[in-house]
Amino acid sequence: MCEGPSFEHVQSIGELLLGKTKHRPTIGIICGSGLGGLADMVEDANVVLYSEIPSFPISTVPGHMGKLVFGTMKGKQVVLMRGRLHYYEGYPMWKTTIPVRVLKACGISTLILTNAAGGLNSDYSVGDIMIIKDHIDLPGISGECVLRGGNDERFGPRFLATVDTYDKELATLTKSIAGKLGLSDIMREGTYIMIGGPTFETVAESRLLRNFGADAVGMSTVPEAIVARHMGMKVFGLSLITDMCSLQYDVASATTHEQVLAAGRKRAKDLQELVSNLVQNM
Ligand SMILES: Nc1nc2ncn(CCNC(CO)CO)c2c(=O)[nH]1
Repeated sequence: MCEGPSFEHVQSIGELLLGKTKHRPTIGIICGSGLGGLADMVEDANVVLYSEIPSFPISTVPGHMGKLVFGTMKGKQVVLMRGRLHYYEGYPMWKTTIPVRVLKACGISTLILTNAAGGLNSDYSVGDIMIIKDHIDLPGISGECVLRGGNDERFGPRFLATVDTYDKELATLTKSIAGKLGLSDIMREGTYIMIGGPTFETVAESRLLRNFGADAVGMSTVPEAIVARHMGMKVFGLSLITDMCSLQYDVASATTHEQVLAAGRKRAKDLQELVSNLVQNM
């Protein structure tokens, strides 16, 4: 059998984690770069470090702590991932999504994905929040699909339909909540494209990605969304636009990770309000 996730191993990690907390989460939330403050909204928290979990990959990126936070958020049982795994860290694509499979084994049925992303759509501004309506899995369509390799039908089907990956009802609910929070002016809805990273895009690459129809670009999220759908979960995603990609040579500016984290800190409170109210109303 080709390398890939072991159903028995994932189930055993899930059982181990549930033995470390009294909580039984139904909603999982993955915190993007600099967006870990969401975990501060978890009440009655039980924290499990990735280093405490056998064979769990370790996040190596600044702004991505490696811990799971079980608890309640606005009365709902949740588990947050502070620190996601990225393909650019050198993990096989399937391994970057082991945490998603483990959260399913812990009982979640809905996965909320947050990320920091670069704006490709010139109507966007830094600080906007984009509801992910669809994605373009650039690594996936060029041969590095997260479901490549052996498939265990106990996880999900060999050939997955991804036409309906992102939940429309949660998108509608989020727009309504954003209106009540006075955030409508910064809300967008568009297509997220994943690049492998870790380099930020060239001008020519940004132009190519925009011409593909993408509104925002990042280096994560898509494999997690696919794996969550593979296991029959509901999926919803939000991108915080942390910088605008350079589409013209004369105004090109070099994006930095520090800039990404700083933009995350500036919008963190609004994103926390939005996500926690979404959880409350789900
Ligand atoms: N132009 C641009 N802006 C971005 N802001 C966040 N990301 C997602 C990648 N985040 C990395 C580096 O910050 C950390 O995972 C990107 C990106 O890929 N491109």
